[in-house]
Amino acid sequence: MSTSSAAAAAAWTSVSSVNPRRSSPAPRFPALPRGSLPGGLVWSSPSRSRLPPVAAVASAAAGEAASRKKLIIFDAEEDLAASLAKHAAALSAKFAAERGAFTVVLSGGSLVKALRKLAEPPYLEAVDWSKWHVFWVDERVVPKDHADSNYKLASDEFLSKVPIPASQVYAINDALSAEGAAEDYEARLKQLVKNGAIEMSPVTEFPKFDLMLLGMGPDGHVASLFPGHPVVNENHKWVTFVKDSPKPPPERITFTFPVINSSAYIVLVVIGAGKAGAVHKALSEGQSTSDLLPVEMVSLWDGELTWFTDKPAVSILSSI
Ligand SMILES: O=C(O)[C@H](O)[C@@H](O)[C@H](O)[C@H](O)COP(=O)(O)O
Repeated sequence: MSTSSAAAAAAWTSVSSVNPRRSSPAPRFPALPRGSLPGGLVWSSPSRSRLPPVAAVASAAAGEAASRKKLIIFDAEEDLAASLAKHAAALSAKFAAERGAFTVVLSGGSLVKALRKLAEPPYLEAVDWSKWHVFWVDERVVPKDHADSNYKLASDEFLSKVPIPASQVYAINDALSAEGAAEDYEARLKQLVKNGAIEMSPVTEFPKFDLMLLGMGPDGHVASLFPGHPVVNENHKWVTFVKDSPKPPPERITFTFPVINSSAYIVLVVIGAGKAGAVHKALSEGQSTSDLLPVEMVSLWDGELTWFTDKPAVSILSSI
């Protein structure tokens, strides 16, 4: 290790997993300098985290005063799923108490399986599921019972196991074209803003969802916002569509960045070595603003963004 990286490493406090079942050594990131993470992320101890059990935590105030970022690296997917359930349940209780509703936005992909512990004790009984309103940050334009449907995935893996009222699960209208489904979904969101189920951000004047659960593709896409696609720059619509997604199936609807970035809380679940390149780019300093990956455009105005990762996903960071 060079002198400068040794000095930088001293600024990072690695912490052991607080999961009593495990006694694995604390992860070490000896050459990950403090300044290499955007927003000056620094490691913090688990006692400062509201999200135990964790393997390691980094947190920081991001650019805007009220925006916060955290990076959590889990020893195992099992720990990640346990912490995700705890985090979602805590936010559910907070928002149910504060405003009598909890708006949760799902994506597709591996994230959905990571929600499984919410459908188990103690959360199954403890969570007030009647307050949940469930949306999709993106959906494939296929019938709801199609194998590619994000609704079907969430329904099979999670929603069918918890008592959320069916009227509060907002699937897309699968009888419409991609364009029609996006317009229809946006119109339904506007109605739900009017009746108070969804909040509006007073800062951005876009809807402010309580918790958005995102995945990231190996190319750095989030939702159905793919690198280089013009819809990443959409700044007027709430919901838009693509007909040429590089990840099949090609036709999708997706929330736009102004909506994503108005959220109160985002959890970005990024696991596996296949994501390491995009994680490295996203969490490295000195990015030009012209070639940002979509994941790098996730930047909350007034909220908390937490990366839930594992060691393979940060493997390039740890071997710099
Ligand atoms: O409908 C979709 O395709 C998803 O919403 C997409 O944005 C997904 O979240 C990422 O591709 C990550 O998926 P994995 O976690 O399965 O890699």
